[in-house]
Amino acid sequence: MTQQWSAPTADGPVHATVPVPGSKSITNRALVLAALADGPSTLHAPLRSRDTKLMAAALRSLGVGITDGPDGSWLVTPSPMHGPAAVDCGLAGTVMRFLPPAAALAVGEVVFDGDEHARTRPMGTILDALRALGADIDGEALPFTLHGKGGLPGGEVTIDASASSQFVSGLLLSGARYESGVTVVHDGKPVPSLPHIEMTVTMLREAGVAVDDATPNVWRVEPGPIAAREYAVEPDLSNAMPFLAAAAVTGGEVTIPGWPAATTQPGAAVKDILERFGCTATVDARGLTVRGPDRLTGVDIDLRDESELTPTVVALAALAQGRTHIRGVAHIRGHETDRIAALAAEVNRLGGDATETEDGLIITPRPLHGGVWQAYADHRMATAGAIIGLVVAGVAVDDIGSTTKTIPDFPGMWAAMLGAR
Ligand SMILES: O=C(O)C1=C[C@@H](OP(=O)(O)O)[C@@H](O)[C@H](O)C1
Ligand SMILES: C=C(OP(=O)(O)O)C(=O)O
Repeated sequence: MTQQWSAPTADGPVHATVPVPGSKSITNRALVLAALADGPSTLHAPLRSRDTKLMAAALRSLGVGITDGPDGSWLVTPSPMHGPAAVDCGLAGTVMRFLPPAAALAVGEVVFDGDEHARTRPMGTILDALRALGADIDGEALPFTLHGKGGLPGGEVTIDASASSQFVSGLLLSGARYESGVTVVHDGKPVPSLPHIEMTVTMLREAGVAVDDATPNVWRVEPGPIAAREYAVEPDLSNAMPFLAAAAVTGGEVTIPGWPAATTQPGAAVKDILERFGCTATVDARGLTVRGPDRLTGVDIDLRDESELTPTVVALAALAQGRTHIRGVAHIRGHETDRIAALAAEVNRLGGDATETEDGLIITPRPLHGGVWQAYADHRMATAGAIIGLVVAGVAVDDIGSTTKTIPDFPGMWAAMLGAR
């Protein structure tokens, strides 16, 4: 059941320090790599939210040992994977795209399904790729059934990854365990969210896997063991953005502690993006501190590389002075919902002026009024509504529970941030 939530308005500039939970993208990659590794691994400070708990549950159902360490860590003990198993992908792109390539190494039948919205997310590309690499799968989208044979020949496959970088990442993460490794060749419009593929490549190399990514749009993973490791999960920089946006839209100051000096997370771009909107941003020993200006200025911005930030950028744009043009994110129509359509509809519902383009949105600020902001079961739609609600009275978000996808307690964190003035 969905839970409507009255977004609190800020009674002045927001001043707070907000520790954010671990990265979804790093946690779910680490879980898969640890499950396929040559010994037990530990994930320190993993994200424990719906997406990562679903990944852990799915791996457990295939026979992998995942237990809680005393300090919130996860201890992962690999074991030969087997069915029968039923995997609930929820609405998690990382589960539905990263797990089938791993489950192809299992013996037995594995049935995959997910939320209603998940059944419409693009999956055909990765299922066809796995079939080309030797897997036996019935279906083109969720739900589908994989008949595991205990291994996969692997080899070279050409795919069109323009709908999601996760097709590439999924194949690379398990590819070292295929008999011939894997070579993924992309042929199509540009691959979105490329830094997320670089994150995959980096984490594979850190686990001792040989990866050649020297040629654009070609990735080669050599067959071989994946080393067991200690994983230190960084804070989720994309999930930091709504809290930093609270400083941006109220002229306040928010610090995110533990901001990594170097990272593969595309969310690192939030610093530059907020500066372009007119904020000042500093990284020092305290973390990343963002100070909001008197008035945000609209931006012309290509978000192809960090497309998951689009809903938050739209919330800022709706409250800025001057037009914002967001480009390069056509594929986010296949994210948790059609985000281009959803963002335009919700900004306009509150009296704003947002127009869909083929690959993004144009937002012309107008005074907004209260109303019920629909989240479409999408965590980042929900947090975008919360940002607007800070400065527009009477905004409610229809499904704040959707935020548990990647943040265990968003309403609690938001309240603590506002209480800290
Ligand atoms: O690999 C990952 O962890 C992700 C890749 C991106 O997906 P797309 O390439 O589908 O945008 C990103 O938007 C998503 O939130 C997480
Ligand atoms: C696109 C996103 O998620 P997913 O991993 O489900 O694709 C997101 O978190 O913005």
